[in-house]
Amino acid sequence: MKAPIRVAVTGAAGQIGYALLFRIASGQLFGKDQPVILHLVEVPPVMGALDGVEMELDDCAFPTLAGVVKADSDHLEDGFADCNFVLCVGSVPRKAGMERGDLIRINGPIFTNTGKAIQAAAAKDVRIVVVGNPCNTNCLIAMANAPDIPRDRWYAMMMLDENRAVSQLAKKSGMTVADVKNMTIWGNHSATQYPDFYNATIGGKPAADVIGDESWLQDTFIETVQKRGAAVIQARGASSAASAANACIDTVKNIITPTPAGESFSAAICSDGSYGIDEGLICSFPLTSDGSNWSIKQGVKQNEWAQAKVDATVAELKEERDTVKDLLP
Ligand SMILES: NC(=O)C1=CN([C@@H]2O[C@H](COP(=O)(O)OP(=O)(O)OC[C@H]3O[C@@H](n4cnc5c(N)ncnc54)[C@H](O)[C@@H]3O)[C@@H](O)[C@H]2O)C=CC1
Ligand SMILES: O=C([O-])CC(=O)C(=O)O
Repeated sequence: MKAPIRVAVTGAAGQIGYALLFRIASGQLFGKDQPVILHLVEVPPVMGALDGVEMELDDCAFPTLAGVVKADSDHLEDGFADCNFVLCVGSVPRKAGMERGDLIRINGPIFTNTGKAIQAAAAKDVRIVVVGNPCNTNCLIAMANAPDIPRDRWYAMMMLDENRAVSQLAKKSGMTVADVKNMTIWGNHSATQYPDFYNATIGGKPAADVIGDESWLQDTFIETVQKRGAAVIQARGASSAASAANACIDTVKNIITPTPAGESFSAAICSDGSYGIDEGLICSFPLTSDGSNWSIKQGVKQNEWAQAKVDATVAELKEERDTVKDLLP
């Protein structure tokens, strides 16, 4: 029997939490032979609802669920104790008419204590995925407040953007989602993100050749992906939850699974200065994993039009960093 993996989920009784926990507990993330102990973290007024979530987890009788720990956000160290993964979902979602960056002064402060508590209590091999928005800058805040944790353990989620882009390309080309590869999102999880269709392939051929409509790619495709979160909020009256939970599962799977040769996945990690992007920014790149550590895929070329898109999203990340400089020790 394998030793259990401990996974903390903050905001565990929220929309995304509810869509995420049951998939992790059922073995869909780490496998059917890997026991998991879930650490559920919520704000004090929501602990009653969290009891209900725990009851439902019990009622699923998942063989892979080896335990549940609950903690409130006044006792974060209990919540993160010995955790191998911390999935930071807990935060306020935006409403219609807002940009994700508008949440920065509401949600940013949550991540100072989160970083400190992860450093104090989590397992030595901890890896952290930040989902709560604006996720890149929240990740930066948590990382800066946990200086003893190696910087390559921090991720902000970009996989929902990548999945959205893959799906749009598959639909437009009449091919399957499995045919679309290397659909990198560069930069910020915001309306400035750059979905890099020029370097994506469909059925092994350049996506732009297969689609054969560059103006659709440059305008409609990019805007659809950049504004998809807002479109879901408009339609559903609440932000993406099941697809966000799915993207969180995909992110962790991409981190712990060696990336197939020639492929890559998108996540925002602490820039090492690759592609001239400021060292220390939490920026999305094309990544590969060896099953435990990531590398930034090198040698990806951008034309002048695409480079301007990358520059714009990186500029926004720098502005966000400046906005929260009081939260960065
Ligand atoms: N990176 C991405 O691709 C995506 C990010 N998001 C973001 O994820 C976040 C969560 O979204 P939802 O689950 O829909 O929101 P929700 O409001 O349904 O759930 C959030 C939960 O977090 C809890 N919470 C708030 N502050 C907390 C704290 N300090 N510690 C622990 N828990 C806390 C709340 O009590 C609530 O139960 C939002 O910021 C949203 O914008 C959503 C979709 C995609
Ligand atoms: O758009 C939002 O506010 C929620 C989110 O991050 C997404 O759906 O990508």
